[in-house]
Amino acid sequence: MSASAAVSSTCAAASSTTSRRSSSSAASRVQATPRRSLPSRLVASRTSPRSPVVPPVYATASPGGAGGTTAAAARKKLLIFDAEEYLAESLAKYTARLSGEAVAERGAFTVALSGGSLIKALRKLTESPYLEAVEWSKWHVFWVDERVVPKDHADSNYKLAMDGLLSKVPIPASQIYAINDTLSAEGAADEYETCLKQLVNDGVVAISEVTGFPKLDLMLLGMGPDGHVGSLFPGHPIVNENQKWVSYIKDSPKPPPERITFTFPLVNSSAHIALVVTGAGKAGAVHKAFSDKQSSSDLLPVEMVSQQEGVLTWFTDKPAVSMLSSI
Ligand SMILES: O=C1O[C@H](COP(=O)(O)O)[C@@H](O)[C@H](O)[C@H]1O
Repeated sequence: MSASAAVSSTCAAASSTTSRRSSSSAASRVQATPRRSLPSRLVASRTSPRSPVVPPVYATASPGGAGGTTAAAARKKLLIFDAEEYLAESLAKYTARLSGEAVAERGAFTVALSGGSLIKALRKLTESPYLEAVEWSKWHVFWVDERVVPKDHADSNYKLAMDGLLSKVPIPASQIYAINDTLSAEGAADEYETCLKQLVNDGVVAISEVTGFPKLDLMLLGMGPDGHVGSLFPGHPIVNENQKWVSYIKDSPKPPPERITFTFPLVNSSAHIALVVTGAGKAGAVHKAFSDKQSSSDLLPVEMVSQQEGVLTWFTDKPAVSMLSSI
């Protein structure tokens, strides 16, 4: 299946489809600081699922520093892999497991993709055994954020995902919800939120009883070197949006400037969030995310990823955690 062969829905098309069914890099703002010790409750290992020496890395972590002995902390995990290859294998297994659980429970799997390095990290899903075993026909795919450019533009997160993942797996095109690239940023964000509302009405997307926002089964996040997630950038007022499900910016510090993005209330209502962070360029932001907080006023966006229910799992490699000294 080629990318061009797959015709995906815009949000507008998604609404009619569901009716039918009726049934770089911004300059880092994180200063390089000396390696620091992790809180003692963080249990870490340096190995990988394929390590001949020791079992997989499973660390119980509390991003955000102090106060991590609560139930909330128990729902946050840090996985550290010796190599990105092992991370990719584990991420595929994790995603396939969550897909299977959601399909068994609700008959559908709702998943949101970010752009950037995440897509390459998902590559193992296009290979055996996942290619055959995953119930792709039950997937409903959204974008955490998207650049307001044509879908065939080099900056398009849709194009990135289509080329690297979606064109290689048999997800019905009508269940791939691209933004409407003919609209302004504001119009595209509004339409995407309308699309989500339609899918909530149709019973495809669940609603969190805790927050009242949509509860996707899996939110797949990357993180920029400046600690941004989706298109939620440090210091931008959009990080404080607490009403809208989907919003937009026209002044992104990382090009291209116009983007739409899920807001924090929506991100944080997900049943599962995977934060996929690799490379030494992210070490400063990871260091800050795992440091003790003096106040909540200077939080990086990545530090604002926090569910009231649900599980947050960090998938990292050794360079990304290289400033955490106790691992
Ligand atoms: O601009 C973006 O950047 C982030 C991070 O990208 P990465 O290549 O550093 O992993 C990405 O998660 C987001 O979706 C994208 O629009």
